[in-house]
Amino acid sequence: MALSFSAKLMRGVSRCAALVTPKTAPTSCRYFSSAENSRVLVNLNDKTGVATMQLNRPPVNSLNLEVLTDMTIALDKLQTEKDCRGMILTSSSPGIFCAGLDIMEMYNPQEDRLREFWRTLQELWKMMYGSRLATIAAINGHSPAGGCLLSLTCDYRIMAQGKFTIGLNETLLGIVAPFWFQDTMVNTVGHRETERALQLGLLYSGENALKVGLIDELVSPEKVMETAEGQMQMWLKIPDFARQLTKEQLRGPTVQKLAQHQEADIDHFVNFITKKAIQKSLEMYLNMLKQKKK
Ligand SMILES: CC/C=C\C/C=C\C/C=C\C=C\CC(=O)SCCNC(=O)CCNC(=O)[C@H](O)C(C)(C)COP(=O)(O)OP(=O)(O)OC[C@H]1O[C@@H](n2cnc3c(N)ncnc32)[C@H](O)[C@@H]1OP(=O)(O)O
Repeated sequence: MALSFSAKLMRGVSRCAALVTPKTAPTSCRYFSSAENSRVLVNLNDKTGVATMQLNRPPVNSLNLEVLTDMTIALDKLQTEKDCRGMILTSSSPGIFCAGLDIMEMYNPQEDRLREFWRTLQELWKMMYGSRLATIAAINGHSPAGGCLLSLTCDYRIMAQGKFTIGLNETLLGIVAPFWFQDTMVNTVGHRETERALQLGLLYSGENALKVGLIDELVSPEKVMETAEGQMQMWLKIPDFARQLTKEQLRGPTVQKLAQHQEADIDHFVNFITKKAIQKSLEMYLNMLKQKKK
């Protein structure tokens, strides 16, 4: 019998539930996952109640089924820690926050895995967007497509200055950002800017992202984490209950919309991605990425 998503989550939690506290760690800092080969590195500072989640899948932190699953498990675990109040999402590879979804999950896919991949992304998005935690994205590098989406699920975005770009560029790959990607963008930058950005597949410079409100702050790369930590202190001055209910009122309807159409969205995604023309577009885009190096 197929396991429900939550059953799979519980299975995953029990597999990686042990908290590892390396001898060298400060006593206030608990490591949920610190092994260098973990795809997601998570630690919780018991003193501040702030967790840090680092994407750790070099070279570009592209999101495959395993990374999405690990993130979902880690977030679920943090949210059940009653003393955890905030989370900073960042990357262990300065220069790349996240290259978005792993295109290899969508290119010549096996249908079962493709379905599970999309469902896991949906679940992660719902958890992140509706999280009881105050969440801040410390965007320390490029953040296209799914990378931009992840940052948009946070309550506040700080990006590193430099040549990095951010945006929902799906149309450049010949694919279409689904309604819940669009909703997240509309809720952040408004309808008109979303129309322009998504149709053109705009990748914004940090300066332009700041102008349209896609990010909240643009700071030098070495200041990204300390700015995130400083900003988090402000968010945590607000009583959790009031902040969480306010967030729920503002974001709940958007989360509910996906929850109500989740199965149809999976069918739609699978039908769309497996079309010959879409596979051709993905192939051309992958070739373009490889050619770029030569
Ligand atoms: C009607 C609608 C109905 C339903 C909805 C239907 C469809 C919606 C479906 C999907 C939505 C998808 C959202 C996405 O996230 S798609 C992914 C988009 N991502 C990108 O466009 C980013 C591509 N990557 C880059 O631009 C660059 O890699 C970079 C700027 C992030 C980093 O540049 P670098 O120069 O530092 O690194 P590279 O040399 O380019 O890359 C190294 C290595 O990694 C490979 N790679 C890069 N990105 C990805 C990726 N997203 N997935 C898989 N692989 C990736 C790249 O090819 C290189 O590989 P090799 O070393 O050459 O093997």
